[in-house]
Amino acid sequence: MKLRVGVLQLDIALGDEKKNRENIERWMSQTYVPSDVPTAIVVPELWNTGYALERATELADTEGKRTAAFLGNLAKKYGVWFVGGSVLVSTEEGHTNRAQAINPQGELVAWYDKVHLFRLMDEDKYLLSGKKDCLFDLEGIKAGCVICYDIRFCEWLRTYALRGTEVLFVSAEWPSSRVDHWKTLLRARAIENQMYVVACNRCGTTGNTHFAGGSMVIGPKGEILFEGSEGEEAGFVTLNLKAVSEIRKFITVFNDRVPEIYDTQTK
Ligand SMILES: O=C(O)CCC(=O)C(=O)O
Repeated sequence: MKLRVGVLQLDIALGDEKKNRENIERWMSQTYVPSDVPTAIVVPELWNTGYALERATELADTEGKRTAAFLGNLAKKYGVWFVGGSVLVSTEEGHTNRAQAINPQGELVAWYDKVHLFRLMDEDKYLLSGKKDCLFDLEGIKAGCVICYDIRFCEWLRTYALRGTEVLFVSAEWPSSRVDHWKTLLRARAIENQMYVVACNRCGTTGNTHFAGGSMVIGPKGEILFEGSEGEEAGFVTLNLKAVSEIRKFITVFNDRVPEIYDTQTK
């Protein structure tokens, strides 16, 4: 089974959804989509508004419907999946940072509210954290998605791997000042969980914060298949899912875990 993945590493205009949509449309108009391999496109975290969290009431998308319709139309037009790429959403309980998975028929297949809120960006003041993971079937491939700061929590991503995830999608707004953490953590998550990691970061500057770009596609043995530069760009890689089952058979970490001991050490 093969999957072509594309990371759209884009800049984000703060609070300007129209401009950010036009940018995605422009990049998609230049995207080649093969007919023999399914394609999944990832866009950055909070791509519609950036971190304009103090304007959440004005800017948030009600239940993510506006975004699902926008990405759904693009998915149908180009025959691709959109995975991740979170937006600011309003729900009955409050605001969340939500990623969506949309299939080439334009249907919303799954969604994920960021579980680990990032205090340095005041997410805990404005947002509610998600309460569940996001695993879904992508053309027969076990896929999952998380958002940015979530990658620091190896125990969270381990639960994805234990449930069979083969390709993990990550959307982020990760600053340049910690880009070495970004690259190291993504690679570690791929190696320890023996899965593909497809990670899209934003680039550009908002206020005093510069964002690193450096989007990554990493194989299940930790091999770097794509590494973005600092500016806007689209990177494409074709993944061969056989690599996941092969490494899982060769180094049998999932059979060799001893969880009953781990539990006793934390009590
Ligand atoms: O963990 C980090 O250093 C960056 C996280 C982040 O920027 C975010 O979750 O938005």
